[in-house]
Amino acid sequence: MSMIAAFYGGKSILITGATGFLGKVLMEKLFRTSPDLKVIYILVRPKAGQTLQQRVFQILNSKLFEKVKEVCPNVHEKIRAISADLNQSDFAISKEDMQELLSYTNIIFHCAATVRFDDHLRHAVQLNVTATQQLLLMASQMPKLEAFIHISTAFSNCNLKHIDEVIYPCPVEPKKIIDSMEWLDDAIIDEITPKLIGDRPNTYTYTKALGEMVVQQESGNINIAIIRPSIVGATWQEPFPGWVDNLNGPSGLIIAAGKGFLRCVRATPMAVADLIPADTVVNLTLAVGWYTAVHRPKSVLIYHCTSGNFNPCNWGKMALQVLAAFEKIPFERAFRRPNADFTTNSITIQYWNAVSHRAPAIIYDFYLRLTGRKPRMTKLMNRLLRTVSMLEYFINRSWEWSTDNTEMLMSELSPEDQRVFNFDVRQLNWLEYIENYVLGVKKYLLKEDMAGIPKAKQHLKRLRNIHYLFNTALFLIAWRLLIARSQVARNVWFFIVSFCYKLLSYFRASSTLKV
Ligand SMILES: CCCCCCCCCCCCCCCCCCCCCCCC(=O)SCCNC(=O)CCNC(=O)[C@H](O)C(C)(C)COP(=O)(O)OP(=O)(O)OC[C@H]1O[C@@H](n2cnc3c(N)ncnc32)[C@H](O)[C@@H]1OP(=O)(O)O
Ligand SMILES: NC(=O)C1=CN([C@@H]2O[C@H](COP(=O)(O)OP(=O)(O)OC[C@H]3O[C@@H](n4cnc5c(N)ncnc54)[C@H](OP(=O)(O)O)[C@@H]3O)[C@@H](O)[C@H]2O)C=CC1
Repeated sequence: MSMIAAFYGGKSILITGATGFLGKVLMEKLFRTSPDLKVIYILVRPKAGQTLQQRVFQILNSKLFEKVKEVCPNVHEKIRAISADLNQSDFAISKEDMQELLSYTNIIFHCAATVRFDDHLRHAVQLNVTATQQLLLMASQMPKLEAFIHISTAFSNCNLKHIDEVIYPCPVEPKKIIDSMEWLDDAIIDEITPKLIGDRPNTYTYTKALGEMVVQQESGNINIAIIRPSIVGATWQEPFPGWVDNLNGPSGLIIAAGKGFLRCVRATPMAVADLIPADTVVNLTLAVGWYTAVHRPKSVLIYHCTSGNFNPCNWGKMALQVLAAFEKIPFERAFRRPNADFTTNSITIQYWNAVSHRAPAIIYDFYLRLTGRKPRMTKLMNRLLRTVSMLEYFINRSWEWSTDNTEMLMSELSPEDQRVFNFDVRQLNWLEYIENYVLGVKKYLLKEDMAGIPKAKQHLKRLRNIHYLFNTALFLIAWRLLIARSQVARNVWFFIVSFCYKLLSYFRASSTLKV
């Protein structure tokens, strides 16, 4: 019997960010392994014209929750969606709901965050820092609370090369930042943002670091732990391989590469691709929840959830594996054939961006205009290149994360818990994982049918032929122009033609002799 699964039985659990990528996988695992849990409270905001109930209904009816419905048929009765906006004071939770949360919550998993790299500092602070502070204040008023698990990121200290499982202070106190965001206007915030974030690449990593500081400062008597996952990717094993539902991290780039839009990036092939599957993060999170509540460590423990030091894979190798997967599982209606050139040279990347990205987009838009359609490819390409430029920081560097706490926890688990809540990425086979990832992107993000694979393969063959034809035509035109202008080129041309002619005559003569 799994001790961790038993621990969550009968518990009232509060999850923020339950509608997000990680939150959904967390909720799914909890229901599947501890169907006798009492209730999961989720803080949800109405969004995109959907009510709370519609959002919950959509989640429960997704493929991700198919297994849960078998083990826990009354799952819809065990989810209690609470209307909340983490940007508002008291999260805009009604008095009755707040009273219920304060009275019954046993465990909190705080996943909500803005993960946009370019978010305005005011908004990023509001969600990643102030909301964390408010949630801790709520937590301090919960008499039955046993553990508070905060999800941060392994990149909160990406300005360092070696990162220990400790909280590194930022120069300006989070409280001062929170206060200043209340009265500074947007223009001034824009001006001071680069100075505040310092050598971090974006507001996301900076505010996640501030969030950790707040957790440490406001922990009081609460049993708190922090999880720092690296780049969260599709699921590895559970509830099934390859599940993914948003474009963050590598998923968007896999689409862009598979559809042939993105063929070259500024990336360091030898840099470690620290991907971690979503189900691995969730398994560690649940194990940490159990450990923190049962063992009540004296200080806030931090757990790195990374793959680099257990089972490293670099970007170069990963790109090859992604390309190999595209051969087997091509995406439909690709714009060009998938390719992956990595370069670290600024001039080379500018050249490739012009030749491989912008020029085909302009040509395609020209074709759309000619056929009376609205051009769109250049705009799409510009947005894609902007997105890629935001991710470049992370594909050109390697980090070392120490994992003492994570390893300690692994050794504390019973063999059964190590199996049910497996977070040992040494067992991960990257080739298999990447293939399932690409399959998952095709099925769950692009919603493409597997029956269309032969047609997609044929389309790629056609693109290859067009590519050869285009290159040959381009070569002949260039050569014809050169011959017209240069005597040397003319001589080379006559030499090649007469050489070919002689070769042909030789073969013809030798075949006549044999007969
Ligand atoms: C040569 C080819 C190379 C490929 C070879 C094959 C693949 C090889 C393997 C994988 C390649 C390398 C992958 C590297 C990935 C590295 C990621 C590193 C991230 C680590 C960060 C730390 C982890 C965390 O803690 S946070 C979680 C991660 N957060 C994010 O990923 C958020 C990033 N996104 C943003 O911040 C925004 O989306 C932004 C700023 C990039 C763009 O914002 P914008 O306002 O312009 O609009 P959006 O509406 O958000 O999107 C615009 C447009 O882009 C599409 N899109 C969004 N995200 C991605 C993405 N990650 N990749 C590609 N495309 C993306 C989106 O759908 C929109 O498209 P439209 O068609 O215009 O609607
Ligand atoms: N994905 C990754 O690669 C990594 C993620 N992490 C961390 O993991 C956690 C989860 O990330 P992930 O699931 O990928 O992110 P998502 O963007 O998928 O999910 C974010 C969640 O936060 C919720 N949220 C955002 N703003 C508000 C608000 N104002 N009020 C209520 N809820 C809100 C979203 O709700 P809604 O659906 O309404 O938008 C959503 O449920 C984050 O803390 C992130 O920093 C760490 C490392 C890597």
